[in-house]
Amino acid sequence: MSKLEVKLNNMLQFASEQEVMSYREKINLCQKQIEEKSGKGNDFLGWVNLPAEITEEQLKSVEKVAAELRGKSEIVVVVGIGGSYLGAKAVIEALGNSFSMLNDNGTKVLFAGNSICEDYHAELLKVLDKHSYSIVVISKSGTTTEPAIAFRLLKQHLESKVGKSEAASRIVAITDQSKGALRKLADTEGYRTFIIPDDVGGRYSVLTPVGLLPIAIAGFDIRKMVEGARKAMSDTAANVPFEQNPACQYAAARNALYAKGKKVEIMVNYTPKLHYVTEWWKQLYGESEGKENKGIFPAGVDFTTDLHSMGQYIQEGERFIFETVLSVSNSSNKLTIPEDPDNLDQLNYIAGKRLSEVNHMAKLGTIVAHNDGGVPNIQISIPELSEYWIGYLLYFFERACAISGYTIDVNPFDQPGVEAYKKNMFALLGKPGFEEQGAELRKRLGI
Ligand SMILES: O=P(O)(O)OC[C@H]1O[C@](O)(CO)[C@@H](O)[C@@H]1O
Repeated sequence: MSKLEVKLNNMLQFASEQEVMSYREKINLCQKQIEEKSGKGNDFLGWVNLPAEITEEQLKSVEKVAAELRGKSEIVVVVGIGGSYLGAKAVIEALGNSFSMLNDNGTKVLFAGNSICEDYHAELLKVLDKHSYSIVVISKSGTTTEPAIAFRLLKQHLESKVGKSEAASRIVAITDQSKGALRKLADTEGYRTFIIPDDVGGRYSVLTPVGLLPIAIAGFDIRKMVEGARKAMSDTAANVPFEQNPACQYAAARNALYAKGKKVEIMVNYTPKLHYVTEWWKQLYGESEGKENKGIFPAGVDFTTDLHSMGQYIQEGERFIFETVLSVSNSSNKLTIPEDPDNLDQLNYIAGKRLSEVNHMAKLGTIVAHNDGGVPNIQISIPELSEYWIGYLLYFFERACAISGYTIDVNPFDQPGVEAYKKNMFALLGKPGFEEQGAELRKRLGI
């Protein structure tokens, strides 16, 4: 069927249909708050109508810059962390060939500034010594330490390689319209810029240039992605009844399970291509809901790979988990299992079957096994891995996340808790103004 489906039949033995339905009134109210911009964090609802509001002019300018960078770069390094990284990474991994790194044609998109790992960045600079490259630096605040460090390294490397003026033409900054260190730097250096709207938070920004530019550079059709997101926008809008609204159904189901003590949601995929969609989803739901000592903990596994590592725990460990199985109905390629005359591996009983069929049976078998082990399963499926369906899926998750956050009465659009580690890191590194905290922390750490 050509639609995103949310199936609840393998969770209803843990939270009944009535229990899911009991969220209808509350969720309808949450939907109204999103639509009318009357709930908590209502100044961060720019993502809601974003798919419909993206203009032809905006798409064209993203495509133009993408084509230009592709034209002159073997590599484009995308610098960013969290919401300024994960959306693009998720889409590029989901849609790309698994072995594109070995393919000689086309510009490669590499990421930096999503860690402070010395080896990673040193190794990257060595690679960049040998290749032509450009940089897309993304930071909404413009002050995040990890991308700022990476960008300082890359800027110096590129300037010493091609000269300051050519470097400036190879650097694109995506940041706030007027505030922050990156905006100041971009204006001073004359970089081309794209704007992250004030009312769109990092984790909801994949359909702004934050996601669209790197995705276009990687060679994917951002128009189809936006088209998919537009359809998701109308399918999940407040005027679509609760029973037919996939975002409402998902939000209600996970909250019904949460109320039953299922405090950890494990996002399950059956293709490694979706690994980073899970990482993107983890940030979206973790930063949106995890506050005021509330919220489902979002975790992720890649099956069947992790059935051989995490499968034991999921089957028989503490019963505070539920799974959301995200699957893709149709593979893009066809591969059947060959017949073997010796049959020493005893696989001839599945000879002639497609790998996707075996994977599907692994999925169904696992759902039932985990149900028997006390783990509820929500199922979400999309027809195929394409720009359209990824755009649809990402918007669907955003909408369901906002609904879900409002359902537990938190502000799904802020992330005050992230500051705590940053302050301690600054204090330990001796940032001016943090001297007192630094001394206290060193005492607590015994250093
Ligand atoms: O785009 P920025 O401002 O660099 O922020 C990156 C990420 O850091 C956070 O602000 C958390 O520190 C995330 O919410 C955000 O996605």
